[in-house]
Amino acid sequence: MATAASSGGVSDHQYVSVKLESSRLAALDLAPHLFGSHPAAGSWDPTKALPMERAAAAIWELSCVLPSRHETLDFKLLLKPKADSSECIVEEGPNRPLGCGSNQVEMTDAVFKLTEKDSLECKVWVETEMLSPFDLAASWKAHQENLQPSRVRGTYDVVMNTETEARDENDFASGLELDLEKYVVPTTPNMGSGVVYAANLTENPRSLLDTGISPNNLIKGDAPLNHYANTKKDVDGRHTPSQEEQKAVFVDRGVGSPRFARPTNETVSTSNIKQDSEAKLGMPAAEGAVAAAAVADQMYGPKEDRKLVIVLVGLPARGKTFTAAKLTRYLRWLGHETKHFNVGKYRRLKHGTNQTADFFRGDNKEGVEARNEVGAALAMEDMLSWMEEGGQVGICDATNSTRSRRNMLMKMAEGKCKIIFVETICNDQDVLERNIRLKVQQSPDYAEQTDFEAGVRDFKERLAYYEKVYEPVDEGSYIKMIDMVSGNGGQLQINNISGYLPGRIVFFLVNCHLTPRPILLTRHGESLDNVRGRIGGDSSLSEVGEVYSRKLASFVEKRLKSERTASIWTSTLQRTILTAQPIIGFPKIQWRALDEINAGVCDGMTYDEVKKNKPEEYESRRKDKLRYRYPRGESYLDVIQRLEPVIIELERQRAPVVVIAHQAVLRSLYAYFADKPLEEVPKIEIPLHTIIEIKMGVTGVEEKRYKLMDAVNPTAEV
Ligand SMILES: Nc1ncnc2c1ncn2[C@@H]1O[C@H](COP(=O)(O)OP(=O)(O)O)[C@@H](O)[C@H]1O
Ligand SMILES: O=P(O)(O)OC[C@H]1O[C@@](CO)(OP(=O)(O)O)[C@@H](O)[C@@H]1O
Repeated sequence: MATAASSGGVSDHQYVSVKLESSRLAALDLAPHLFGSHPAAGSWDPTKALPMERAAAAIWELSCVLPSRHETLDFKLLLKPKADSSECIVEEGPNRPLGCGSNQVEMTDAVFKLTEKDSLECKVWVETEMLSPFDLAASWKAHQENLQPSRVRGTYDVVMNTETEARDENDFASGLELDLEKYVVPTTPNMGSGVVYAANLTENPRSLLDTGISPNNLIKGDAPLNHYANTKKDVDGRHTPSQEEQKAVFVDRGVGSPRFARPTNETVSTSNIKQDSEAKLGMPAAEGAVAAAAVADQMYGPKEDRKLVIVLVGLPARGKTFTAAKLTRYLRWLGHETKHFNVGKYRRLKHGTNQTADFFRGDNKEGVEARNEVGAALAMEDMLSWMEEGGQVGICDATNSTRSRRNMLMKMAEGKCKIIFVETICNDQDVLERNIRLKVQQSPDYAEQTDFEAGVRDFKERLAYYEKVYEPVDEGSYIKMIDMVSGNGGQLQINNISGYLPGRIVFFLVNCHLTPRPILLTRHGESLDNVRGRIGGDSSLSEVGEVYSRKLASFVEKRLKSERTASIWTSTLQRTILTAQPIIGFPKIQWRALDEINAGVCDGMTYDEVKKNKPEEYESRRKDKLRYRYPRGESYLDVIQRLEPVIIELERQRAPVVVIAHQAVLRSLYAYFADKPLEEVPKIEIPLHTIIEIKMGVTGVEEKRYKLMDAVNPTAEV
């Protein structure tokens, strides 16, 4: 926690916060108090002891501000039975002295003798901080805004409870069975427990399909992942999104859009753009800060090229398709219309799936011509015509490993769009061996090869042919990803990169790696506002919600027991902090960006009240929940914008992360991992008391869901 700078001046004050933590106390029906030498603390009279306030399920707090030059003050904690406050149990040990004039946090235990045989140990933090009058004023303002005394000061941004506390007998009911598989429930249809090979989800070659070539070939070629693995990992029923379904919503971010009309003789303002674009052009307005760039572009012309082509470069099995798919998902989630064109898919459609290594020989003239035809002429042409129709970012996924091939692509793009080469280089032989085996397992090229090792040999032969003619990129604008597998020791080399979107792409790629780790997403336990049907707010947990928090702690303990480290992320709202509270042994980090969608003037209302008292708002939201922005609040698009740093950090982390957040926030995060079109985000089901495990690994993203208990969720969806 940031400490206030102390001037030591006469006008400084001393802020004191005493916190006591115990998971047993509530069940014992004892209320903690503080008494001490100062008359304000009862002059050692237990009947005048000051009650501590409950700040969270197992935390009590008392805070006050003292003049800096107070005399040394001694105090002790005591417990009073709620039923009969005349009796009390004073903590064992010496008095606690409270000096003045320093910033410090002290942690000691308090021991209360409940009976001869039973004593209760509680953790106690005493925090003192010197405050200037400005701090005090800011503190008071925050207090008034939040009406949460415990959050004025004294809540750490990062906290950690390290010791396992003896679980209350009553907690037994909230424990979990050892076998977590018992809690597994089915996942959503298009993100199951297996992974679809990324190339299969790329654009269907329209130039080939239009020319009458039978799509049967394609269907046959696009066999499911893992045809060598046993069939329990089948992808039957998994849905391959059509082009229409994959269409992302277009959000202008100042990279320019031909559909973004320049108003004539009008004062340019964000709201003008919003109305103009929405009413006349049928497209969403730019969001937040990004709108500023769009406005500037309208007035002065775009600073950078309107359209971007990312051309992948690299030998086979270097992670080109993987990287292209990941980048496509990220850009679409941010609202950029992006398409992934996989040249392998074109080749398979035009020349079949059974080409041997010979087809890829550098001195096989026919093979080279055939590959140039599908790679450059067809895939690139399809991409350029799509861009003319309004596409923003095209990704050309092929080896593009010779300078002549890249020159051809550059010529085709001249005057139409900007090209950036992304070259993937891997020098780690073990990684390469694994990649080769994965490719033979996944690629439709080997779907009919029944002898796995023969497939590996053929693929290695193909690779050797490519190596002979490979020319690393040293022309144009490029990003070289070198050994970016473990997130440790790899590097990115960039040349001639400028502009908003290329900058974002660099930042995204520099944070990506392949270390397998789970990300656990869950909503907070049922809150009091959930029970009342109120949206937003900052209420604490219902009893059912508290039970979930304990079950979740037990789940996390079991699920992550073999992990060396992990972290727990919450929002800054009580319901997530309280849900995380029983989890022990992992650092907890509060993110403001994880706070629930801001419902602005509707915060605290029920959906029925919004319908009755603000019918126009209700109707506008119903019509377009994705773009609708609550007056003085946020839209889903706003939420996605502010979650971008969270996504980047989740990509960057190498240890597991448990994210305890809210419905709208989790819909937005989940949409990124599950590659859901933005239009679907506000409808995604994120039930209470359910954990969505996202497994990030070498084959992509997989999902598993655990339902720990039932929940009534009156505030679900209207
Ligand atoms: N930057 C990278 N460097 C090395 N291997 C990677 C990288 N990114 C992903 N991979 C791994 O490479 C495997 C094969 O990737 P793929 O994209 O099919 O290769 P390519 O398209 O280059 O033939 C992926 O399953 C993934 O595990
Ligand atoms: O976008 P809708 O469907 O209204 O969902 C968001 C709403 O979900 C709620 C519950 O109704 O979130 P939360 O998970 O924080 O309880 C509201 O606070 C929030 O306004």
